[in-house]
Amino acid sequence: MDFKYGNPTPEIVFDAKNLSGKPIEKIERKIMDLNMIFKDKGASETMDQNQIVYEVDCYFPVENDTEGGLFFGITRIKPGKVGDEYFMTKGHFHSNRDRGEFYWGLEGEGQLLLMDEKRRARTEVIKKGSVHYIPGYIAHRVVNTGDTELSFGACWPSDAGHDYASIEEKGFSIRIVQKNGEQHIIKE
Ligand SMILES: O=P(O)(O)OC[C@H]1O[C@H](O)[C@H](O)[C@@H](O)[C@@H]1O
Ligand SMILES: [Fe+2]
Repeated sequence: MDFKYGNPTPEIVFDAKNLSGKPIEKIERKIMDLNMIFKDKGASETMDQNQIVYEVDCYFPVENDTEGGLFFGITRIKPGKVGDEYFMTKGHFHSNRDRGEFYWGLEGEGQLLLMDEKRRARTEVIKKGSVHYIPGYIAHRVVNTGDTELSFGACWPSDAGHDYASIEEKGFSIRIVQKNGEQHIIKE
């Protein structure tokens, strides 16, 4: 039996914000990477293109696309807005559509947007202690509606893959914006 992946976890530590240790890969998403997802393109173009919107610490214990494997991550979304729309993740369907995922809230507060392939959407409040099962065939995006950093954990199958293209083309059918200091859901 191959125990290659049997015991690496003691090298890894996580808290409410970070995943650290030798095998952790860090991903940064800046305004320049996200211009296409926000409604107000004019507003995003005038912002500092190097401003970080969110960071992901990932633990990939097996190769991408391994059947039966799992990946683990912590995402931190900064507080902020592009125009009146809150900072959010790119959002994606899984390339292998039937693959599910868990998200759980660690710190801060926001909304998890969920949308099926018929573009029917709903939201769940994500905050410290919340647990979210995202079934297969459901696109998912997290929006930081608070004025502090929002962090959440995630665990997903290593053969799920990310389909960003569908979201870049058509977006989600709902957006979360701030109006008169309050969050509002708007339909596209
Ligand atoms: O991939 P995004 O839509 O930008 O979301 C950011 C990240 O959030 C979670 O950690 C997911 O499980 C990751 O797979 C994803 O990469
Ligand atoms: Fe996912």
